[in-house]
Amino acid sequence: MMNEIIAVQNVTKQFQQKKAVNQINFSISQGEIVAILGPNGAGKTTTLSMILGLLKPTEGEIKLFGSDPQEKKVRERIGAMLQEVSVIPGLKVIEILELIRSYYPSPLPLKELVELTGLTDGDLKTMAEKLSGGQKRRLSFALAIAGNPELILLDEPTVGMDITSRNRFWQTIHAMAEKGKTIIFSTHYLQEADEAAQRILLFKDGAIAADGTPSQIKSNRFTPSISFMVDAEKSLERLYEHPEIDQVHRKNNRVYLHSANTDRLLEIIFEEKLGARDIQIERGKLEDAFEQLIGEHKEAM
Ligand SMILES: Nc1ncnc2c1ncn2[C@@H]1O[C@H](COP(=O)(O)OP(=O)(O)OP(=O)(O)O)[C@@H](O)[C@H]1O
Repeated sequence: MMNEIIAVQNVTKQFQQKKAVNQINFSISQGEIVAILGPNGAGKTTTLSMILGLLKPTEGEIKLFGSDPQEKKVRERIGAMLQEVSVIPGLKVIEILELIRSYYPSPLPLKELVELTGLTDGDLKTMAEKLSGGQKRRLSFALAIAGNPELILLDEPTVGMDITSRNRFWQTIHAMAEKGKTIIFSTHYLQEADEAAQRILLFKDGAIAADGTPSQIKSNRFTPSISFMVDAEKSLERLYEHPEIDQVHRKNNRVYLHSANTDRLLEIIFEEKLGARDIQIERGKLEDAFEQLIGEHKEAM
């Protein structure tokens, strides 16, 4: 049995009228890299905040290392990078790093911290408030791992990073997972979840719509689709009258139809005289699975 790091049991978070998270359950083992993927408002940040002990579940229970997330001995074992990067004004980057390292019983050596995060000597001597957005993210990542945590939570970590920083970041994350660290991160980017995570928790309306490896999510949820180009002003109203079509969505000028019966889809496309061009039968892509599960992007796109 793998070592269980996070246990989330029947957790709900209610804000006034709004159920941000509704009866979620999952467990994460040591060394896993897990992506929390979902559209805006799906409950990703709320879930991460509850795992961190910053918010209390309205119902249900969360255990980290078998204990309450708010216990000091638990907090020393976790590191977090949140969306808002706030830095202590009036201090140089190196002073902030040393300060945060001093809070932990066995912090990472400064040299290692600098190497892992790509902070330069120049960055270290800079006043933190003068850093660029991307440099601030790097500092924020350095602060998250300063205490050499066993569990690392990252809320949309790569927003604002350039390609080089992003690649370095994921290399560091993978190296840490190989050393037995457990990583959980949220993202809107399907491709990032597919490439960086071994497991995806797909959130939709505060619930978990799918939980599996990227390839499981692709294969289990995929129903074949046909796509074609069509003039932007062409109405697709009539397609909704065909019960054989599970889903219709339009992205730029390309229309995607989903159905188990692609032969019938082809007949419908010609019967309806849509002026379809460049017809393609699509293979399973994470993006398709995601859109089907999330059930968005109908006509609106
Ligand atoms: N403090 C709060 N008070 C009231 N409603 C809240 C609060 N925090 C979050 N919500 C609501 O709960 C829902 C889930 O929000 P959450 O921030 O967890 O989503 P998210 O998946 O992280 O979205 P995003 O990708 O936009 O960051 C949203 O509808 C949001 O408006």
